[in-house]
Parts: sequence; structure tokens; C-alpha cells
Amino acid sequence: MGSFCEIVEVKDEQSTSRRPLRANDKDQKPPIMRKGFNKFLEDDINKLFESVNIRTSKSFDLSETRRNPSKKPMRGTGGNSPVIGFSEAVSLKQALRGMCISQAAEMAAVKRSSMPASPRISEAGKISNIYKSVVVESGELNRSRIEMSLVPQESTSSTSISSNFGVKPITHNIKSTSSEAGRPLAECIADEEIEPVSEVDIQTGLQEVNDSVDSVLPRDNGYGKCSKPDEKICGLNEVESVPSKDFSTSLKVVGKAAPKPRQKSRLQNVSSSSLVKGKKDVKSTRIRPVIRNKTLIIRKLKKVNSKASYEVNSAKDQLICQRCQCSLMDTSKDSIMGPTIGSDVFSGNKDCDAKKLDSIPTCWDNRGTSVVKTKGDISQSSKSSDFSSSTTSLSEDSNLSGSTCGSKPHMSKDVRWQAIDRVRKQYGFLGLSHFNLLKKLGSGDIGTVYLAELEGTNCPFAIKVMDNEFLSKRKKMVRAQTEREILRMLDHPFLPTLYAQFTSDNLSCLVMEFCPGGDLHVLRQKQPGRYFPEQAARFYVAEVLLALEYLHMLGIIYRDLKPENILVREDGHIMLTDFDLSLRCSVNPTLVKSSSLVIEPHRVSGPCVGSSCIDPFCTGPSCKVSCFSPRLLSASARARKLKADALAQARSLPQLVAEPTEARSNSFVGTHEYLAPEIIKGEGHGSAVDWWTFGVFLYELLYGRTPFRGAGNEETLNNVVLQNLRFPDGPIVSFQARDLIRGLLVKDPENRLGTETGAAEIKRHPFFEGLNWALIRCAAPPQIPDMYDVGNYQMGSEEKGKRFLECGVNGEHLEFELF
Ligand SMILES: Nc1ncnc2c1ncn2[C@@H]1O[C@H](COP(=O)(O)OP(=O)(O)OP(=O)(O)O)[C@@H](O)[C@H]1O
Repeated sequence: MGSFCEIVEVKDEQSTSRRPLRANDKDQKPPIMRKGFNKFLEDDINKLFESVNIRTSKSFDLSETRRNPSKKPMRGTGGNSPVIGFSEAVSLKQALRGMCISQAAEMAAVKRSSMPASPRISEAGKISNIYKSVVVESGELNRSRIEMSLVPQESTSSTSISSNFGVKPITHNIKSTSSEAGRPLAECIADEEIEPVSEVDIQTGLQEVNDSVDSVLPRDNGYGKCSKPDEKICGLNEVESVPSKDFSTSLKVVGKAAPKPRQKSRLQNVSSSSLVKGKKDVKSTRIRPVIRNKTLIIRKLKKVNSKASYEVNSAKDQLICQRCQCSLMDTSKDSIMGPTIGSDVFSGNKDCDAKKLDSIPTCWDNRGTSVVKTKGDISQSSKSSDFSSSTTSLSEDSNLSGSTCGSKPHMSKDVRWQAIDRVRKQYGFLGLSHFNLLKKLGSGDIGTVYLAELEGTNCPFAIKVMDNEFLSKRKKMVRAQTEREILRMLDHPFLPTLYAQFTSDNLSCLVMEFCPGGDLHVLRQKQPGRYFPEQAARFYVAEVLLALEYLHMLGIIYRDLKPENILVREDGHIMLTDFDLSLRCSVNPTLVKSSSLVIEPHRVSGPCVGSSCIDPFCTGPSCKVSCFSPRLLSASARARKLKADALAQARSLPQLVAEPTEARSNSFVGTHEYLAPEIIKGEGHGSAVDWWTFGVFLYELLYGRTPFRGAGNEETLNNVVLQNLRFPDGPIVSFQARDLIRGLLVKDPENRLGTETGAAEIKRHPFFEGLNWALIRCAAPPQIPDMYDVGNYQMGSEEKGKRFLECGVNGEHLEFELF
């Protein structure tokens, strides 16, 4: 459209009809800038025209906007981007402000009287017409502000006056259907049910309208800020999707229903997903098999078809594939799993056992206790570590292929790093040949885990072996990759440390920390009554909470919390494992002010809420001393009060919240009894699912069973969605514990404890009152694994011999076995 001035020639009589200018009017003529006028008059008219940006297009073609995204309204950025629609508003406003139209018109009329009358047009009438049209249009704009297009449009049918204010001309896009083409604009508008927006005057209205339009448009799409120009108008995509014929109605819909970005994405998710509404649907969706007892996995692998076996020759430390009788060579370059990190590849080096690594520290003593012998000191490895949660991600190089622990400070003093480092230095690589496979620890969906000893070190490791071909065929490669990537990121006392990763032939191996204490599911079943005492449960859930908090900070939603995935280390502390179902997402850490962190009364409904009660087992009415503030405080009460004050002070400090609240997934993942209602309903889920599972987990530890378990999987899923939470009469569980469970097992994720500020919210619950979060890893665990259990894993070197690693496929499972 450029910057030329366009004006519609109108006859004098037309000015009296106050008929707005229309693009489709047949009697309208193309604009003509006539020559030979008096210079002054021309100047004045030009001035006026330059100042006033009138659009005569009466046709707002929404379909045009729909077809061409670049023409959609855009949100105001208030700054650097050329917000044309806004400029249009400003130009009109400035026109009315900067020049007194009526004065200009009068002046022009006076000047005109001294001029010879034009045979075609009366200048005074023209000016008057323009003036009126401005007034009329202004009035219309005041009513139908939201009909303004905020982007320039090429409208062949429109005639307009462009301004010289340095902004691009735009079309006002007054809607018009073919049937309306001949009707006055006011009528057309009146017919439309335009949602009135806040009343604004012509001076400021346009800008405000733009603001209001902007305000109803989502600023981001729910998955992060829109950064590209096209993405900026993501809100308008929604306008497009509104099945409306005209823009005003569409905009009205947006204005009314434009959800928060999160809600919007949820809506989209729902519509795009295969919703699981009923039993039938639930059935048809893949659900992770629930195998409580890992020993159920078939062990008679020789009967299994399509199996491949590998011989572990401890004499030569070679893994020999019995299928092709070849030793496993480095095929990392061609590996489906991607490049092997560093030189950790199996090459079938024949010198593997030529030299024993005499000076390698021992990690494993005679009793099977994990001890570190360094410079005469004996200390438990996990306690000698320094944990720093500041490390959030690791580069491939620094993480695994380096000569030390890389950038995993909390495990930096772990002797296993040194052991691996020595092997690497000695052989130039680290591969499966350097490990003696001692025992199969269990099989999962994507691989089998073995207890392995690093050759000559007595250092136990857990090695997860995955067959790439199998993963690829079963479309489980992504899960394996997710797990591998997450493991590489982790550096936390309650999460596994990945020491090395290598690919041999078609096998992908992850070398991790070994937990000799079994899992919490097994441990719970060993407890009297098959449930944990509350103190023990509190300890375990507290450690799990810290692990989840760390994961969330890294943008990892765990999604598969259950006792089976919580292993017990040799020192009795926990380790959360199994990340193949985790969801990775972005997280925006924010500093939340104290006022928003005040515990909401409805969320923590205990009688001691807000009091100085620090007894985690307070059962309410019996808690007399702490719930009231006596005038004369005893020494202990004073101490309690001081502590409570300090706590309150700590609470008032701003807090860092790193909860991936924006994340959304529609995957149907998890374990039946632990599935959150929003997953079952297919509503899309985020980090709140971890707080639901956390509630189920606490319930199971305390009561020995999960809260919604039914006779079958379908009944369980129905119960999760429909059944109210109930607590059994026994065992006796504290009010605080039940209150916490109640807060977590809220079916609506929006109202669930932890949804707002994540783990910080849960940590403040009275159930954890008095718990020293920073030092919990140094606290005495409820139970240390039996030496017998640990010793079972230890195998003397005399027991080592030829070990066969046989691999077979059984249904969805890949099974390896040692022979
Ligand atoms: N670091 C470890 N130390 C000791 N045992 C482990 C370790 N990692 C895994 N295990 C055991 O090995 C078994 C298999 O673990 P894995 O993670 O492969 O499967 P899973 O937990 O059943 O999950 P998935 O099916 O999702 O892979 C588990 O039962 C677990 O107890």
C-alpha cells in the first residue's frame, strides 16, 4: 500500500447521509489527487489527510486472515516489533489530538470559498465529508473496536487514506458479507453480537482495545514462550479454529474463552489424544505390565526361540557370542544407540587378564560390606561424598569418558571412579571384558541387570545390558535412550551414578552403582505386618522426595514411582532407579516470594497447623503443650518456640521453585495402582503425577497396600478415578501422615499438594516437621541390609569361570541368562 494518500471521492450529498465509506460500494471511484488547487488549500487538505488515517474498507475478510497467517492479528509487544495495528490506533488518535479536525475543516472551507468551485467536487463538501467520515468511523470504532485488524491487509476492494506517521497502512476490516454489502455499516455491526469490551473513548480507546485484544491472546503456547514471529500469534491460531464467519464473533470467542496457555495446551492435548474414557479404551491402551515379583520372569531361556548367547570367558575376559562364535568387537560407530562415549568399548582384548590390577582399591570386603580402604581409612563410600546439587547437567566427555568422575562432585571421592580409571588407563578402554558377571539381578522391559565385578578390584557394579536390535524391533529404543540420557545427568546421593557406558556388538551396557539391599517392595514384605513403622516410612519418603525434587529441577518427571524402583544401598539409604518412563521437559526456575508460600489452611488441615508443634507423630488433641502458647515457657518449650520461630523465618524467605509445571504429556505410562487419575483419563499430565504417586507410595509403606487396588487392573483404574480415598482402621497412622496423603491424593491435579511449588510445598508439611533435610543422607537409616544378603552377591574368584550370557526374546521381554 505504500505511503501514498488515497481518498474516496464522494459527492456533496453523500456527506449528509453519514454513510461510511465502503470498499464494495460500486459508486465509489478510485482516488484521484487533483492538480491545480490552490496551494494553501491543498496543503491543508494534505495535512489533514496525512494526519488522518481513514480506512474505507468495509470488508473484513477473515478468510484472508485465515489463509495467510502473516496477516493475523498479533499481540502487542509494546516495543520493538512493528505492531502495525497499534500504530494505526495511534495514528488516528494522534490525528484527532494533533489537529483539530473541525478547525481544519472550517479553515479549508473558508479557503475554498475563495477558490473557483470544482466542477466535479466541492472541496468544502469533501473536507466536510472526510471530517464526518472520521467522526462516523471513530464512533463505529468505538463500538466495534475488536473488529480492527491488527495487521496490514492487502485489500483490493478497499480504499483508504494512508498516513505519513511512519506506519504502514492497515485495513480496518469492517466485516461485510455479500448480503450486507449494500447496507450501512452501522446496521451491519448492529446485527452482529459483538461482545462489548470496556468502554473507552476515541482518544485512548484504540490503544486500549489493542491491549485488551492482546491480553486475551495467549502469550505463549503452553510449551514455552513463542519466539518466532509466527509463534507470536499462536493465540490467533485459536481464532482461526473458531468456526465463526466473522471476525467479531471469533474474537469474542477468544476473548471469552481464551484459556491460559496451559489450559489451552491441555485442550489441544485432549482433542489430539486418544482419550481413555472407559474401560474399553483403557484396555486398548498399552499399560506397563505390572510384575510385582521379578522372579516371575522365565528363566528357562534355553527353550526360548530366537535366542542369542554370549560366552563370558573369564580366563580371557572375553564375551563370546555363541550365535556367531565371534568375540564382541567395538561396533559403537554403527551402534543404533549412538556413539559410544569415550573409549568404553569392548574390543575382545586378549590381554585383559594378563595383568591384575594390584593396587586398585578394594570396595568390597570379606563380609560383603562395602568399605573403602584408602590410606588406612575405612569409611562407607556414600558417606564420604560431598553432595552438591548445583550440578545439573554433564557433558558427555566430562561425565563418562574422562579419567575421573567428571563433573559429578557428590561421588567424586567414590573409589569406583579410580578403579574404572585405572582399567581405562591400563587397557586404553573399558568394556564388558573387564567385568566378571556374577549374578543376574533382574530383568526389565528394556534390559537385564547384572551384578558385576570390575576385574581385579572387588568393586561391584550393576550393569544393565540391552540388546539394541531387540529395542529397535520393539520400538523401545527411545525409552532406552531416555534412561541413558537421564542417568548421565544425575549426581545425587539418592539417585544412581552412571560410571560408564559402552556398546559391544549389539549390546548396550550401562555401568551403575550396585545396591545390595534389594528394593523397598521386598523390604516392606519382610516387615512385621508387611508395612513399615511410621518413622521408617518417613525416612524413605523423605529421601524419595529429595530425589524427585532434584529430578524436577532437572526437568525430569519421573512417572514411575513405586517401591520396586527404590533400591536400598549398602548403607541403608535409598536409590531411585528406572528412568525409561520418565518425561524430560523444560523447567523455568523461579524465585517465589514468601507470601505465596504460606501454607494454605485447606491443604494442611492438622490441628497443629501454624503452631510450634514439631512432633511428627502428633495426633492432634493429645498435642497440648505445643498447640498452645503458655505464658511461662519452660526451657524445652522455649527451645521449641525458638525453633518454630526460626522455621517461620526460613519460610518467609524467598524460595526457588523449579517445578516443570508447563510440561504436558498424554502418554499412558506408569503402574496401574500408581497411575494418577489424569493419566487414566487421558487429560494430559505434568509434574503433579509424581506427587500423586508419592501419595500412593507413602500410603503403601504405611498400610502395606495401595489405596485404590481392585480385583483386577480395570477395577483398579476405575477406583483411582472414582473411588474416594479411605484409610483402613489399622495400622494406626498419625494424623499428619494421613493429612499428607490426603493432600497428595487429590484427584484434580490443580488442587494437589505439590502442584504449585513442587517438593518445597510437601517438605513443609507437618509430617516432616523437625526433619533436617540437608543432613538426611547422614541420618541413620531404619535398616541396614543384611550382611547375608550382601554376602550372597559376593563370589570369590575361585567361583569365577566361564560364564555364559544367553540372550533370548520372550514376548515383550528380552532375557539374558548366565550359565
Ligand atoms: N543398581 C542396581 N543395583 C541392584 N539392583 C538393581 C540395580 N538396578 C536394577 N536392579 C535390579 O534389576 C532389576 C531390573 O532392573 P531394570 O531397571 O532393568 O528393570 P525394571 O526396574 O523392572 O524396570 P523397566 O522394566 O522399566 O526396565 C530390578 O528388579 C532391580 O531391582
